[in-house]
Amino acid sequence: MMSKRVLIVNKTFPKVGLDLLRNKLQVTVLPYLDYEPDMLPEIKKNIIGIDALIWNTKHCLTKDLIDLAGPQLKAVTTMASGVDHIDVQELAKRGIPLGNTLHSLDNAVADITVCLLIAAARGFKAGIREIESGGWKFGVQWKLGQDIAGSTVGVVGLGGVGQAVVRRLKGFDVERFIYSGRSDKPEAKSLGVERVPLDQLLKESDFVILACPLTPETKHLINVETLKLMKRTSVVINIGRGDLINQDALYDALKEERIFAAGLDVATPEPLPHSHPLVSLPNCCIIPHLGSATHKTRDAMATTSAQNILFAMNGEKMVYPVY
Ligand SMILES: O=C(O)[C@H](O)CO
Repeated sequence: MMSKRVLIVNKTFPKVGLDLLRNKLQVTVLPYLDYEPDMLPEIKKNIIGIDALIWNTKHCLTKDLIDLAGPQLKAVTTMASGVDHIDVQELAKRGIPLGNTLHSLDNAVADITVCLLIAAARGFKAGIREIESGGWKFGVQWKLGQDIAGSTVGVVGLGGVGQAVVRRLKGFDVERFIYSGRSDKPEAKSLGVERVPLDQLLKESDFVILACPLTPETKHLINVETLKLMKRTSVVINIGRGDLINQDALYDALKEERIFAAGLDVATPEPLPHSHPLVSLPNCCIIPHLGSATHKTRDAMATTSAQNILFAMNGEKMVYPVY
């Protein structure tokens, strides 16, 4: 296998993953980051003739790039759970195994979800702004937020992250957990989560947590119409992908206080320009895609993606195959 070549698209790929790969494959690390203008031209130059790809970039792995790589391409993995930036059908059609790092990041992303939920529900952003502008007041009716105890929490997408969020929130005396998604989740019963249609979830939830993948079906799942179903007091949290939400519609709903608040770890585009209207809103708490950003989790993700490649190159099943 030592003659085979893997291309890692991202200069910050963790050492633990590199060490695993360097034992077995010739490794090229593209010395660029997504926002550097040379990234895409360098991908195009370096992808030619490659046997395996670690696609750790927001650029899309398109049919054209797969063609450019050539027919010897035998394995592709992301260092993420989302594969919305990959032409999955094209890889599947060609029988090229595709992997992701699915459950390596469940706990870290669930932690961030709970942080955002509390931050949005309790008005951290508005409060911090008041401190920074010298406007800190006090009064029994000042900056009142929403309680988690006694609430209904609706999770859209009860995968690994959604389940880890429910496990955490159980300690907060939530009254009822509901979820919606493509299929029944066997884990739901033991977690005490009831499956309901999306419309019902949006109507009944105090907290709506988006933890599903971005697909053509889930794009703009939160939009002008679905926002109308939500309670005035509800809080929406997005830890999936920015495009799960129509951001113009969200802006209007938050500005007009038709819902209480939003907590976003993801946005469209990323990085979100600081001049974006959502950034101006005191009830929209945005953090810069920190979900899986911990030392241990990023190392685990690098290990999983390296293993995905090594297993596939050996003709074995990837750790987390996408199909
Ligand atoms: O898709 C994922 O895994 C995350 O968004 C990466 O942080």
